[in-house]
Amino acid sequence: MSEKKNILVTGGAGFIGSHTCIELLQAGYGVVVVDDLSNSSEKAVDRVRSIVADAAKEGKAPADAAESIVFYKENVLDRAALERIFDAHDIYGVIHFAGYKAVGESVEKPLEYYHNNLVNTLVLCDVMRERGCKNIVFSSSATVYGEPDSVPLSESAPKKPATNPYGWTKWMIEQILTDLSVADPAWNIVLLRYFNPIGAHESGLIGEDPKGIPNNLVPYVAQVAIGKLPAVRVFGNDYDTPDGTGVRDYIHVVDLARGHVAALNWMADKHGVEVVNLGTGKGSSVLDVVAAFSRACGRELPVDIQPRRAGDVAENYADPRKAEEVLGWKAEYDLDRMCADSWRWQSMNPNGYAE
Ligand SMILES: NC(=O)c1ccc[n+]([C@@H]2O[C@H](COP(=O)([O-])OP(=O)(O)OC[C@H]3O[C@@H](n4cnc5c(N)ncnc54)[C@H](O)[C@@H]3O)[C@@H](O)[C@H]2O)c1
Ligand SMILES: O=c1ccn([C@@H]2O[C@H](COP(=O)(O)OP(=O)(O)O[C@H]3O[C@H](CO)[C@H](O)[C@H](O)[C@H]3O)[C@@H](O)[C@H]2O)c(=O)[nH]1
Repeated sequence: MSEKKNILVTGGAGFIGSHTCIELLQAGYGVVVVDDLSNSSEKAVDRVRSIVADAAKEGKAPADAAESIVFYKENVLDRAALERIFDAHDIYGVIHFAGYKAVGESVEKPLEYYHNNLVNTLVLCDVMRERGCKNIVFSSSATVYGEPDSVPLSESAPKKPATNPYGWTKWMIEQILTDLSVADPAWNIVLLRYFNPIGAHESGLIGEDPKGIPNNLVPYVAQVAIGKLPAVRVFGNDYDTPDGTGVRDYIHVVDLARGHVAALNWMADKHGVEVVNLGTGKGSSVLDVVAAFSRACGRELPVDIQPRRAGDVAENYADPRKAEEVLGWKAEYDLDRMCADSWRWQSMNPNGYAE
């Protein structure tokens, strides 16, 4: 893998990370995954290898793609481990997914969230600086926009105070990386603000594997569809939206993954810091999602209308034009395709990566 550009993917065994590894390998990058498996399984990396091996047989990936990914079970907080990895590989750039991501849990465990998400970013950037690697793509979130004054949300919309420690970590890391680029313009930084990633790889081999009862809508709906949960809890049907339920910009995880490849490609001849939304620009309600998933799994899924969930906004969707203008990237898949792929993953792996 020496002549390839190698990308260090922190959190590469996770939901978005594993899908991004596939797109990187198919695009001809070498991939070095660092993940402590605190919220994932090494099986995801094994399956990435087999997916790209199949893609290579079909001429859709370089012949050596499956051999171009290495995995380290390490914590990004462990500076010595990162240094060993930088010693072993010539790293062109980093995609930094590693972090804790559960909004509710972050309220219960603020110290753990601030420590893991902030300190791991500081350690990572310091090692990158030491080794002269100054290309980084960071997983931020539309959560930094808070309660929107208007939709669609463009990158120029103001950042609002976060409502939970998880959101603050995204807010603060964006600021830290922006400060870094001011101090040293040699850094190339893309802050990707994801809207709501769902779906799974079309092979059905990798997908989202939440521990316990899912917090997010689509994993919850998927477990209703597979019969593990009785009905979809709909958090509020009295919002000021077309059907009264919350509206979000759901984006296929494969589209999202391709956005990361586009961000890395951008770095080849540009410098500085860019903030870019990754969304489709289309809002869908909770009931739209339930209807699309019902079509995907072939039965009407029951719903249970409940009170609003604290902290939720009525409506949130992206203005995705900057991604197209700056990165040349645009989402392709619609909600039906997202739900069909989520359902394939869920039905082929009822217990996720567990046996
Ligand atoms: N999924 C979403 O809805 C969403 C939305 C916006 C932003 N994000 C961000 O995108 C990134 C990836 O999200 P995801 O949905 O794939 O989550 P995920 O939990 O599936 O992936 C994160 C991965 O990081 C690993 N990890 C955590 N802390 C680590 C550490 N200190 N060292 C090494 N590995 C560590 C976990 O084991 C996991 O595999 C996260 O930063 C998340 O906050 C996700
Ligand atoms: O069981 C559920 C779960 C969710 N919802 C509703 O479904 C919509 C989507 O909720 P999710 O929990 O799936 O996603 P959020 O939009 O709340 O949050 C996600 O997107 C945010 C950015 O907008 C942050 O990045 C956050 O980390 C990430 O989980 C909301 O209207 C919510 O009220 C339900 O009705 N029932």
